[in-house]
Amino acid sequence: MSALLEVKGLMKSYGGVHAVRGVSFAVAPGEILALIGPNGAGKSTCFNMLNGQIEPDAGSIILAGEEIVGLPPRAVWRRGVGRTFQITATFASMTVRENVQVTLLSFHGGLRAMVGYAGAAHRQEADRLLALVGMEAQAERPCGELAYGDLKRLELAIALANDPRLLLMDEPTAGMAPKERVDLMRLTAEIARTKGIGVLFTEHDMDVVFEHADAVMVLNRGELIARGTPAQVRKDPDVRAIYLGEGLLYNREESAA
Ligand SMILES: Nc1ncnc2c1ncn2[C@@H]1O[C@H](COP(=O)(O)OP(=O)(O)OP(=O)(O)O)[C@@H](O)[C@H]1O
Repeated sequence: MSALLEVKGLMKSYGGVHAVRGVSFAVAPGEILALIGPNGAGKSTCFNMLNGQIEPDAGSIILAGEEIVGLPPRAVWRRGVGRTFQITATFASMTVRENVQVTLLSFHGGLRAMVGYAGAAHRQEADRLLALVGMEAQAERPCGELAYGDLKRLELAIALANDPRLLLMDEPTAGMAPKERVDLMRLTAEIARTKGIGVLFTEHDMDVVFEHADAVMVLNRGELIARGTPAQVRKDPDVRAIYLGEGLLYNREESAA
C-alpha cells in the first residue's frame, strides 16, 4: 500500500539541544502507529512539525504526495491533518452538537458569517459525526457537564470534522479509567480502519500502546531507535535498555515468570 505520510530526515534543534535528529518514517492509510519514548525524547516536537506549528530545520513531510513543510497549521489542517490534545479543548458553555458545528463552520468557511450561534448550520453533518462516536444522545447537553470519557469522544468527533487523512493524537487516553481507554482506542481504530485514516499517537501507557497499535516507533534523544510490531519492539534490546527498571515493556506472562 502506498504511504499516506512520508517523513524524511526531520531535524529540529533548540540552541544546543537536538530535539529531533534525522527522523524518517511512513504511515499507511488506516494504520495505527504509536510514537513512544521517554520524557524529552522529541515526540511533541515531531507532532508540532507534522501539523505545521513548528518549521523543521531540515527534512521533508509528504502528505498524500504533497510537501507540507512550510505551510501554516491551518493549511496543514485543511489538507487533512487532524489533531487531538492531551488536555481536551472544547467550549464548555456550548452544547455537544454546537462544538462540532463550530468546527464544521470553520472548515467550510462560514465562521465569519456566524453571529454568535451555530444554529442550523451543518447540523446534520454534526449529528452524523456525533453518531459515529456514540454521542448523538448527548447532542443537546452543555459540554461543561460531560464526563471525561465523553469529552474525549466529542474531541474525536471534532477532530474528524475536517475529514482528516491523518490524525495526530497526543496521549489520547491520559486521565481515563482503564475501561474507557480500551473503548476509546477501539472506537478510534474502527473509525480509522473504515475510513482509511492514518493515526499517529503518543502514549505513556504501554498497555494501550501494545494492545492497540499496529506498529510502534521508539524515539530516544531525538532519534528513532526502533520500529516494528508491538511484539518486535517489546523484545528489542535497545528499547529494553531505555525502559530498564520501569518494567513497562514486560508482558504479563514474563512478569509472572
Ligand atoms: N521550545 C523549546 N525550546 C527549547 N527546548 C525545547 C523546546 N521544545 C522542546 N525542547 C527540548 O527538546 C527536547 C524534546 O522535547 P519534546 O517536548 O519534543 O519531548 P517529548 O518526547 O514530547 O517529551 P514529553 O513526553 O515529556 O512530552 C527536550 O530536551 C526539550 O527540553
